[in-house]
Amino acid sequence: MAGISYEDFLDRDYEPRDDDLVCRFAVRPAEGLDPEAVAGRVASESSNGTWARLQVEGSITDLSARAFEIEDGRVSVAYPDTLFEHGNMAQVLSCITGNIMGMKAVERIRLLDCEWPESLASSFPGPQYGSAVRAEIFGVEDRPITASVPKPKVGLSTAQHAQIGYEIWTGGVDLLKDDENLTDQSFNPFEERLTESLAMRDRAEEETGEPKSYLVNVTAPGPEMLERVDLAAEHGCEYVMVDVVTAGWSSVQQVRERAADLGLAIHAHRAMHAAFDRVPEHGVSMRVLAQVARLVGVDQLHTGTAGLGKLENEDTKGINEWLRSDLHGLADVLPVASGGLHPGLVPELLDALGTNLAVQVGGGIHGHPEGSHAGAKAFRAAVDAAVEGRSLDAAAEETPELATALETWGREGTR
Ligand SMILES: O=C(COP(=O)(O)O)[C@H](O)[C@H](O)COP(=O)(O)O
Ligand SMILES: [Mg+2]
Repeated sequence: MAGISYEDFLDRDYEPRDDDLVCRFAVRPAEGLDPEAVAGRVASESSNGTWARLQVEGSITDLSARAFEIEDGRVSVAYPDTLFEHGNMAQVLSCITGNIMGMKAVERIRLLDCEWPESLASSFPGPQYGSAVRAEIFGVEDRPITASVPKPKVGLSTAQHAQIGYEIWTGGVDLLKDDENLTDQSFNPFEERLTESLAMRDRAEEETGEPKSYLVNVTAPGPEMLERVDLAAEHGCEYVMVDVVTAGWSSVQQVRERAADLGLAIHAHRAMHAAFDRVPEHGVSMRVLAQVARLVGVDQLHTGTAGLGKLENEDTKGINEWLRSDLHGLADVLPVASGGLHPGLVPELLDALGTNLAVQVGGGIHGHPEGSHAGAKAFRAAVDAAVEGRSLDAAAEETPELATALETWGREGTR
């Protein structure tokens, strides 16, 4: 029998192995506890320890995590590969973002960042297309793809929704997108919305000669969600949209598997992420959520507006750079800037985030005084001008709808 307690999870001299998952935490110990003791408890509870000293036959330390750097409220923990079930994101997160988030020994704890080893990362599929959706679906290389979500976000009838699609597509927008809380409600049922929107998409494609696409929100309990994915493919979608946080990562993994068979891209809306990442000292950073989303294989993901829009954002630029960085050969993810954007913000947005991006505008199109079609024209003119390095004022002279949008909202950020 050997005793094992949290001191056994602390090893300042430990050097992580190539296949360890290294997690960086910000930790504020509860009153009266010293940082070393708390670091050991974090490593213990998130791997194979508990509050009591365990009496175990033989050695179980092969599965133990080790806290190896403890400095200025930061703790680094290395997790051995054998702790994890490869390819099972729920299991991985139950370790590294599980009970430790609620331990009394910590007043606050936030998972800031992870370094994913090849062994674990390559047990996940990663994105099927990633930013290649721009070229593959829209034949676009040199500008952001553009999207719009009808507003009000729920309540429009199916016919109204499809009509708005027609107006924004013919106004120059690439993608019509469902909102996060529109799924299969009585006022706008899923299958009718799908068929009517796609009929309008075909019409808009014919009239404009440009590829257009529709992001239908398939979020639902598991089997129903897969049926909706199948329906989207049958009816000729290029994409599906999933509310990845509220649906849960195992569901996203199921969708990814099915989407691969059907050749569908996945658009990830992140509704509820702020419950984990908004309070800066606690929870799970958006950076880590973005890492998880990339591993399980979404192709595009909302990452914010670099602070220009209506919602709080954590380090949009840094997260977008991570989404494009090398990850053991997995494809990248196309970031989606969205939330309180309007045409006047587009140049600053693209300056901050570049053009390998999707830009989504809801209220900043549908709130245009002349309606959605005019709003879409204004938005597209702003994007084209910013990409070509022309001023919005010059573009507004050619596109009066843009002049009206600038008069309406100016160039100020929203809240
Ligand atoms: O409906 C919208 C934006 O609408 P609008 O363009 O009218 O503001 C999206 O749900 C938010 O972008 C989500 O936030 P985030 O993108 O930060 O996840
Ligand atoms: Mg929304």
